[in-house]
Amino acid sequence: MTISVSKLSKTYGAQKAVNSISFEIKEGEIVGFLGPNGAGKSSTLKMLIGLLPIEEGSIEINGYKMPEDQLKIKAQIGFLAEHNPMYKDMYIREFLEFVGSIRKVPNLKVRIEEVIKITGLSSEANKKIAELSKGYQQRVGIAHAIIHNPPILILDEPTSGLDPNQMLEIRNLIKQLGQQKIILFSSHILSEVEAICDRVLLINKGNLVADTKMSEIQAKKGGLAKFFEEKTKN
Ligand SMILES: Nc1ncnc2c1ncn2[C@@H]1O[C@H](COP(=O)(O)OP(=O)(O)OP(=O)(O)O)[C@@H](O)[C@H]1O
Repeated sequence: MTISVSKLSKTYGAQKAVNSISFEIKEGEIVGFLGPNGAGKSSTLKMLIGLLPIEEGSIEINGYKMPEDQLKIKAQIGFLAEHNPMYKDMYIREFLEFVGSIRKVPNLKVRIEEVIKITGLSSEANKKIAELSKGYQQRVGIAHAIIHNPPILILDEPTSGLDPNQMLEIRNLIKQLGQQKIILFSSHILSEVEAICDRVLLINKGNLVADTKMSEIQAKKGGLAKFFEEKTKN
């Protein structure tokens, strides 16, 4: 399983939001996608999941190409949006049944119980989504993202707005899922990226300014915070 992005670009009007970025991610990696506000992270992630058309460059996932093989690519990816849209009046199982049937997941009832267990939702499983804390709602978002058991998980700001305990729990869940899946996630929380990631992709003003192993960053004085500051000061 490999994600290959080559010379990917996106322009809005006169603004180059993503400027010819290239990277590869291989099986077993948890990769943090970082950058200041407006750097081009969401635009890149949206192109990866087929929500935004590619303007220039290419995206290949396990040999499948965007946009020709979009349906096959979509089957390989689970996505958690930053403002996770959910039907909050639904019960958890009802919601997972709804999204799983859209994905045509085989043995859906069994899979629903599996994802409830994996995401640590068992104790809350009989509640409506609206009745859950933000952290548990985020778990439902992750359960939704993995219902079809995709080998790749893309998470946009998965812990934003969570309290420190919930953040830690979601962080542990991401780490656990990363044992079997490629995970690419964007975050503004550097301590979290430092705790979870094997590697960092850093984007600034649409340009990829670093693609560096976390162990290398941590060996430098000032760690990720200093690294981020230096790479994004222009
Ligand atoms: N639909 C759009 N029309 C015009 N400009 C856009 C559009 N979407 C994004 N942009 C601009 O493109 C640039 C990159 O935006 P993008 O949302 O990809 O950045 P980001 O790194 O995800 O930012 P944030 O961390 O704030 O979410 C920004 O300057 C943004 O204003």
